[in-house]
Amino acid sequence: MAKLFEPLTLGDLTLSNRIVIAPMCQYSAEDGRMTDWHAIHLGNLALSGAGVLTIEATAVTPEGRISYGDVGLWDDETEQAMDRVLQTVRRWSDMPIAIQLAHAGRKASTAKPWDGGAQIAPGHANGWQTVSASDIPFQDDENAPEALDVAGLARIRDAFADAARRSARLGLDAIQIHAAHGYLLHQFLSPLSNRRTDEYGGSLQNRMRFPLEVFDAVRAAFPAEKPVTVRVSGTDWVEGGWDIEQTIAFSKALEARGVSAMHISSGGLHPAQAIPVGPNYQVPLARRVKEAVSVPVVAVGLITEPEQAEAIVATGDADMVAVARTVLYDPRWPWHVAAALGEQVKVAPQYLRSQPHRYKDLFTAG
Ligand SMILES: Cc1cc2nc3c(=O)[nH]c(=O)nc-3n(C[C@H](O)[C@H](O)[C@H](O)COP(=O)(O)O)c2cc1C
Repeated sequence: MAKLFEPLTLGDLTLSNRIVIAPMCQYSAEDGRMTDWHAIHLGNLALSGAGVLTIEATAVTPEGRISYGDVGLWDDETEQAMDRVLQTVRRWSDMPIAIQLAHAGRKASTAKPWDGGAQIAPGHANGWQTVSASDIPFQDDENAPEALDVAGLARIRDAFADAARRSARLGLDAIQIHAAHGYLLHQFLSPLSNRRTDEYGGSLQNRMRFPLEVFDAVRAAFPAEKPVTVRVSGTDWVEGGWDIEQTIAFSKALEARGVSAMHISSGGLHPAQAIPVGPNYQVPLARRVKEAVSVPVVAVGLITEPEQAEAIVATGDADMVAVARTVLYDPRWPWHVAAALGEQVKVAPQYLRSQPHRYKDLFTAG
């Protein structure tokens, strides 16, 4: 049996295979509320045969959105909008659904990517004042974020916990905390963006403090049997920045606090990053974390081929693989992987007749 298709259990959640659909912002919400686009998009991916589907970066406060089109989960309206989408998707698919809870910090208040993605300064339409660990902008010419004071930290920590409670009420199967890609929690972790002189800056211990507090708050607010995972950048790819050794220390601290799995991505914190992009470019980072912790580890980044995905889990580089562009381009990618590896995927009965003759036992009915 292919290792990729061995079930994996996290808390009370069992994934039927180790293919994870990574979170992907759609920039198609209205005032934080999911729209019909999300029902189409998530519904499509929920028919893919993957082990779990992760909802895009979901802001815990309005100013924590990357753009004004981001999904949020900060009040009853945003919760109800997500509930409507989830009801539609769940009526036709029982794929487990996780949510990524996020705050963009200094990388908030931008145009949508297809409108150029530039920062929108406060005072302009769809723009607002950003916040961060320190008052250092991402790009030199951008409006600087306000450094959060202790009351601001408490407000955001509580917002993460509140969103976790709403996620539980929505019946979501898992939470992933977004501490990667240069967003707020990563801004606390990296010495390039965190120049604080209080107990939240300076030493590694201090830089990890706020992200760990957020983890504890989310963990306490979400049912104990349901997984809470963390996505982290394994390195900034910048000299003097966050690196794999610090990532390992952070992963160990999270493991001691009960994290269910670590998801290892990279970059996003600094414009000077030099990323050696290519197949498996982040897999060695995942392997380093896997060697250091005993919780499951997810690898991600340009994983596009069935044998490549199988090799990552079979050789012990990681326990799961996550895909984003791969599955946007080919939403039946897990079917094709199963076919290539001689395995099976669960399929909606409406699609059973699509099975090609050469793959006699590809499908199990959903
Ligand atoms: C359209 C799009 C939206 C994304 N949105 C998010 C997001 O909301 N949260 C996140 O952590 N990563 C996000 N990412 C990054 C992906 O989750 C993934 O880590 C990255 O694309 C590398 O995997 P891939 O090579 O399979 O695309 C996004 C990527 C794409 C292409």
